[in-house]
Amino acid sequence: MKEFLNFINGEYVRNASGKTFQDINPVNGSVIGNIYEAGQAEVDAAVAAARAALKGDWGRLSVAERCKLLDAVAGEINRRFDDFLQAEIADTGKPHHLASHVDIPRGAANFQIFIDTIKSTATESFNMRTPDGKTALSYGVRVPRGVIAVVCPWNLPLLLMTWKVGPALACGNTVVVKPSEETPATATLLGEVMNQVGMPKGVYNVVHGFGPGSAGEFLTQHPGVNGITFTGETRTGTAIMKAAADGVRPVSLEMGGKNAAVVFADCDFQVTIDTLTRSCFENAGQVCLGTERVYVERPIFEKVVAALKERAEAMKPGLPFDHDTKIGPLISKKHQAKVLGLYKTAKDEGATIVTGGGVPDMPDALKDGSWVQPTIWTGLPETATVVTEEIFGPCCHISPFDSEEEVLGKVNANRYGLATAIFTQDIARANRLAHQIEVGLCWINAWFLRDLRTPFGGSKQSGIGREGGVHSLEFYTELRNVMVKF
Ligand SMILES: NC(=O)c1ccc[n+]([C@@H]2O[C@H](COP(=O)([O-])OP(=O)(O)OC[C@H]3O[C@@H](n4cnc5c(N)ncnc54)[C@H](O)[C@@H]3O)[C@@H](O)[C@H]2O)c1
Ligand SMILES: N/C(=C\C=C\C=O)C(=O)O
Repeated sequence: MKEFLNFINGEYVRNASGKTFQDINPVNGSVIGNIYEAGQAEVDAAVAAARAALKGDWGRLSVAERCKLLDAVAGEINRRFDDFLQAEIADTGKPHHLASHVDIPRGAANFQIFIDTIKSTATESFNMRTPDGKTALSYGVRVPRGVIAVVCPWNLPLLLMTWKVGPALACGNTVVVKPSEETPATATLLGEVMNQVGMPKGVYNVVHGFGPGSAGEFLTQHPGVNGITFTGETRTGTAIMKAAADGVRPVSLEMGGKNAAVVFADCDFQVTIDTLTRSCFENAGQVCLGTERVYVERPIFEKVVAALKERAEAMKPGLPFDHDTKIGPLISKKHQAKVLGLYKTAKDEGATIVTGGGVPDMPDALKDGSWVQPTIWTGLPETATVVTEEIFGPCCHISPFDSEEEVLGKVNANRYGLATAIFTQDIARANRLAHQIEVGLCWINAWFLRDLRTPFGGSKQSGIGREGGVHSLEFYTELRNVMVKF
């Protein structure tokens, strides 16, 4: 039976309490291994190790020396690509094609982009004449924020953890990572990489556990933490923001979404259907940027519904390494129950079920997995539960619209503001809409196409802050102003 230990000060440690919890394979409900839950003592030790590293060898490295180590981390992730692939797929059940083309390659890329960024980002300086006729030169200095708590979700475990650890370390901070309780494997494995490349002890630490009354809460409430970067549900982000208030620690929050797609009659139909199939069903709908509301200009409404129905019904569920598997399970029985509950709510609220709405018929060996059918609804009002609340499953509601004003009002009438995808060949109209839609990210004729230099983050209840390229420096460094008179 596998064991997932905490990683503190360069060593794998269990815990003082002996408490463990199970890591479950969502494909068939089997037990992968036991995870050692970090208590207050382990979290204290991890924060202390991170603090000591800041004041030790790591804190004395130049930017170039730091980047050389981080480049070695990226290289070692790529060298151990299959180990990370196996670990991620065991924890999540996601199809091999997805993990090998999205999750794991971003593990290395998320270090590379911030090596490039930190090496090439200047700070400003100003020159002024002083009242007594002398000169004063002011210049900015970026210094590390300190010990950063990194609290991660389960949907893209390595990608989303390194999206935070990469810039944090590139900027000279140290980190204590709290992976999701559902997906401990890749964050734990990264500890081996850190030791392999000679990363100073205490720079990278991992504590396992849950939220309230467990490692997540102990970490975000810890007075030795200088900043908290969180990715997860909005209600969790709210709790973390309250915890951060004590000690006035800054937060970077990447949270929930109820993302819309807007499809105009003049769109490239094939591109639109190909892209919507990904945005609605990829990763079994467990992508924060995923589409759960599709608005279609009336002339092609029926055509889009029929085409997406066909695609949904062609998404074959199965084992991650089976070549013809197109969709995996949800992350857990708990999440499966939540999504199936919302499937039932949609039905109770009068939805037309175009396809899905339940559990697929799986072979006996997979019956204990957390499977749900890709599902499409029509016919619900904008006030319906599945049209307003995040589901985080492979499902969407499709409805027609007749004007730009109408669809803009519907898209913006949601408490979330993360991402939108617009499909039209009228690029002027697309840009006009993109400037009015209250989200952090808007794709035109594309989805989840990422340039890591660009600002990433949510508006309204989808997040606080922007990360990516130079934007990450705003959170992971403090900008100090120095003025010298001469
Ligand atoms: N905006 C984005 O970039 C983005 C990316 C991925 C996922 N998400 C969102 O994440 C959610 C799914 O992920 P999830 O179910 O893991 O989210 P979650 O909020 O349940 O958990 C996220 C992490 O927070 C920890 N946590 C929970 N309560 C805590 C507390 N009180 N204090 C400290 N830590 C706590 C959990 O243990 C986990 O590690 C969805 O809402 C999705 O939209 C957003
Ligand atoms: N943060 C990113 C993706 C988030 C996906 C949400 O599930 C990224 O691509 O950097």
